Amino acid sequence: MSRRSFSSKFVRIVEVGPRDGLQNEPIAIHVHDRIALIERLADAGLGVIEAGSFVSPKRVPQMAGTSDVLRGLKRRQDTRYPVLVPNMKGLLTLLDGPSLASLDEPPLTDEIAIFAAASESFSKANINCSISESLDRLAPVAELALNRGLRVRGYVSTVISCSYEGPIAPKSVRDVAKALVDMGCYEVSLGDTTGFGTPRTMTNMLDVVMAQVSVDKLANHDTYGMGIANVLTAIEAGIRTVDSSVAGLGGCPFSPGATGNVATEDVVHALHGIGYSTDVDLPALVAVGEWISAHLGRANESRAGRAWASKARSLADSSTRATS
Ligand SMILES: CC(C)(COP(=O)([O-])OP(=O)([O-])OC[C@H]1O[C@@H](n2cnc3c(N)ncnc32)[C@H](O)[C@@H]1OP(=O)([O-])[O-])[C@@H](O)C(=O)NCCC(=O)NCCSC(=O)C[C@@](C)(O)CC(=O)[O-]
Repeated sequence: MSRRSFSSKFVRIVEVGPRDGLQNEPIAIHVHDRIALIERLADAGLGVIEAGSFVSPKRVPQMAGTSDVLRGLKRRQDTRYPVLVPNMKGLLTLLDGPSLASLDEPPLTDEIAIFAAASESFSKANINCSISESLDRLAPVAELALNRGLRVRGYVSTVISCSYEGPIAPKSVRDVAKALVDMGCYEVSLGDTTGFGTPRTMTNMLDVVMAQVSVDKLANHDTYGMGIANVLTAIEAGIRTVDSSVAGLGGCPFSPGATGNVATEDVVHALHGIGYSTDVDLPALVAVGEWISAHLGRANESRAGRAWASKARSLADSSTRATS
């Protein structure tokens, strides 16, 4: 039986911190540190880690050097490292990567994520084209990627609301999600980019989308605020893949006010607490969240991460006192 069936108690986490997280940091972090973050996350049990993106470095300088990140990674056999690709130029850059060393080398990664939006204004702000232009642009990208043996994942942004347009009609989300599945995406991640979603608006949207797109092809990608409540709503609706970001890093630079992501530590803590498994070692993940937050000089936005770290420090202090 598939691990993702409705009754499954396994939830697959897609860790987006090294991409969605770092793309929103005020300064770009070094390729070595991006690699260290990805490798630490893999060691903590995350089986799918978005490693970067092949977008315009003028628009998102933080993601420049993604080829170097992919080349430098010590890969684990049990981990996948998808990258975001916006257009044919991005895909060709990815596919050309290995030819620098040898034509016989496999592509730098075996999975890409293509992305579109349910809001016209956000589409224009994010990728400089309308929704229908973006779908026309993505179809040959998906086709070539599939022909080259890559897995293709899709994203729909602004599934609940848009910073520019306000509420988004669920049928717009449904149409874009269906178009991405028809292009060959094995899964489409529904992104509440602004974080305005609540369990009620999430349920309304899912009802409409799930009437056309089967639940085993959907994932939940939530920005902030009501993140955990919305994740649990999606799990109740049968979704078994959740996108989240270590320490709550990130958001989208082209969605004003989208200041963070639901934290992976919070998602794992909540899911384990209600009887789901994720393969993630929570204390190890908490340590990664503390490390990257300190490294970036920012607060750790994960409530569970802060609480677990603080408890571990108190226990260590009391055992030091007891032995001294
Ligand atoms: C989509 C484009 C590329 C279109 O950008 P454009 O300006 O429409 O493209 P263009 O074809 O007119 O080219 C303009 C320049 O960009 C270059 N260019 C063109 N394509 C590429 C490429 N792939 N890689 C590198 N360079 C590229 C191209 O070569 C040219 O360079 P110039 O001649 O001016 O020197 C641009 O608007 C862009 O990069 N936007 C940034 C999109 C982005 O990364 N957004 C954040 C990620 S999405 C997100 O976070 C949401 C998500 C997925 O997490 C889900 C959710 O939470 O909602």
